[in-house]
Formats: sequence, structure tokens, C-alpha cells
Amino acid sequence: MRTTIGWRASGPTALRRTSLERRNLRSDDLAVRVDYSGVCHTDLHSLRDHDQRAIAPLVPGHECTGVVTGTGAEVTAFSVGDRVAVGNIVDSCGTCAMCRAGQENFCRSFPTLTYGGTDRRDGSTTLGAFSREYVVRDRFAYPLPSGLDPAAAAPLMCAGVTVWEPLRALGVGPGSRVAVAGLGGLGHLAVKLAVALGATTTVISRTQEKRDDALRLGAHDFLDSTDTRQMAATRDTFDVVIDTISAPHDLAPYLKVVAMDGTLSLLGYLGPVTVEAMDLLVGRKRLSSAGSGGRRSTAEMLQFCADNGIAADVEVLPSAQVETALDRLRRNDVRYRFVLDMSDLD
Ligand SMILES: NC(=O)c1ccc[n+]([C@@H]2O[C@H](COP(=O)([O-])OP(=O)(O)OC[C@H]3O[C@@H](n4cnc5c(N)ncnc54)[C@H](O)[C@@H]3O)[C@@H](O)[C@H]2O)c1
Ligand SMILES: [Zn+2]
Ligand SMILES: [Zn+2]
Repeated sequence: MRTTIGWRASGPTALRRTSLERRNLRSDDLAVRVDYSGVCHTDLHSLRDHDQRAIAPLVPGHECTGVVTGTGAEVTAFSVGDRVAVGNIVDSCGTCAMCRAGQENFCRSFPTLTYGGTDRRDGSTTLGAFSREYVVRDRFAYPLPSGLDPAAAAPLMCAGVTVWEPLRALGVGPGSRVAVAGLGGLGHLAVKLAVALGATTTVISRTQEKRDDALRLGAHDFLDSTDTRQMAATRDTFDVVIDTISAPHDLAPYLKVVAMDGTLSLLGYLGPVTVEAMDLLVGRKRLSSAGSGGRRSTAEMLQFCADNGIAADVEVLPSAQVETALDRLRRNDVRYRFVLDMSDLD
């Protein structure tokens, strides 16, 4: 085994600096020195839900960038020194219909998650990227295109690709009318990507102070979700509504602003939802969801971001301040993604 240092859960928000084991490189593995690791709201959900008595430790972190420091014997696509990015999936079966269709994120035998997943070959629990080193199968590492800043690019690997796939799958392009509900990590990237795809883009938020930010991010309009008059006036308007709200919420107001035959793509809170069928019937509206990305679309998203100068708006903190980042994220005090600089673990 190899050892590295990382941040391991010791309570719902507490993390402790500790030494961790990484597997010895298999023939198709890369060792990656993690330089930057984004803090996703899902990390908060995972910490909250983690049973502290569980045998398997929880090390969060599933959107990171770094540099290849070692390669397995059969790796041909990467060399030591390459800049790479790793997201929230690190393996899949490779043979099921979903994998063959390039949707490894929907692998029928479940994709291996970057942390809290089960390694397909040795059955161990995966430990995430809040650590100085990650060992990843080469197929699930992505060359980081030149021009992308490694700190600002890290959040593209979960937040970015999670909003990119539905935008693409729902055919967003010039002439589309898109709304983004919830302006956080996912939301602000959804705005940038939708605008770059040519869509007329509106932010729907309960936080009036985010109006200026929304427009600076490229949005064409801002809707105050607490203003029922404004929401009513916007009925049946958007071809696609990207919902990134992190807490349970009533879908009705967001379905009402979807245009006829349009889609509400629910990406944020992923628990059970209640839908009034009439809210779908009137206007033949669709409710959909998505998460993460297949290898092909992840690579496409990175290239699109490089070509269009898109990355996350980040606040970079030394990894020792991980608990500050988590606390502030919980209080919605983030503009718009915390990224941990892992170099303090050396
Ligand atoms: N589908 C996926 O695969 C996937 C991937 C990543 C994250 N997520 C989930 O998406 C959600 C957003 O993640 P994030 O990292 O962007 O989080 P974030 O905290 O950066 O953003 C969440 C946004 O939702 C807003 N919000 C919270 N409660 C609200 C409410 N009741 N009404 C209106 N707005 C509210 C916040 O103000 C914030 O702007 C989380 O629940 C996360 O777990 C899903
Ligand atoms: Zn995430
Ligand atoms: Zn599969």
C-alpha cells in the first residue's frame, strides 16, 4: 500500500487530518498528486448522513485537479507530469448498455463513486479527494486542457458536468430559454454554460442580493422566486429549468414557469418529491433529472469550458480550513465554490 495524508470525517462537520492508504498502482492506474479539491454540497449531505461508527472511513471530495506522479505498466494515454482532472466517478463495468453508450455515470452495475464507493476489484471503500494523493483508473482521469486554471477547473468535474449533461441532452442552444433555480456551485456554472451555448438565460433566486452576480455571470434576467406576481407573470416561459436547489422544496412554482413541452431538470435535492399531476398535464410538461457525466461528455465539457473561457468562481482556502468551507457552505455563504488547496498536506 501507499500512504498519503487527507481529511477524514470525525463528525457531521468535523474532519481530522490523518494518514490514509492508497492501493499500489494496478496496470491501468494513475497516481495523481491532488492540488485542488472542490467542496460540493453533496459533501455536506454525505457528512451529515455518515454513521461515525461505520468501519469504513469517510474522506469527502469528488472534483479535483492535479498532476500525474506515477503510471501503471499498461497506461499509454498519460505520462508523469500531465495535468489531470478527476470527478465523482472512478470506475464502471465498461460492458453494460449504459457504459457502451458512453453513459458510465448510469452504469447498470453502478459506477464506482470517488468516495464512499466500492472498488470493483478489491471491494474496498473508496476514499475521496480531500487528500494529497488519489489513485484512479486511467479511463476516469481527464487531461486538463491548457488554458484552464487548475483551481477554478476543479468544480467543473462534479458541478460542471452535472449541469452540462442535461443542458446538452435537452438540446439547449441558440434560441433556447433557460432558467436556473438556485445560484450556488451548480447554478452559477449552469448559467455560464447555458449562456455560452447561446440560450437566453434567467436566474431564479430567493436572494435579491444575487441579482448583480447573476447578470455579471452572463444571465439576461433575474427572477425573485419570493415575488409571486413576478413568478405568475413568467408562466409557461422556459424551455428548460435547471433546478439546483439543495433543500427539499415545492416544485409547483418551478413547473409553472416551464414552457409547453419544456422540462424541469431536477439536479439538486435528490430525495422523494411530490408532484401535482396537473402541473405536468397543463402544458405537457416534463420532469427529469441527471447526475454526473459519462466519459465522453465530461471530456467534451472540459474542452467547451477551455474554448469558452469558462471555469468556476472560486474561493481558494488552504485544506486546513476545510471546516470553515463546510460551515460557510451550509450557511449559503459562498460565491460560488470553495476549493481547497491541498499543498498544505505536504
Ligand atoms: N445530480 C447530481 O449528481 C448532483 C451533483 C452535485 C450536487 N448535487 C446536489 O445539488 C445541490 C446543489 O449543490 P451545490 O454544490 O450547487 O450547492 P450550493 O450550496 O453551492 O448551492 C445550493 C443553492 O441552493 C439555494 N437554496 C438552498 N435552499 C433553498 C431553498 N429552500 N429555496 C431556494 N434556494 C435554496 C442556496 O441558496 C444555494 O444558492 C445539492 O443538493 C447537491 O447535493 C447533485
Ligand atoms: Zn458533487
Ligand atoms: Zn456499466
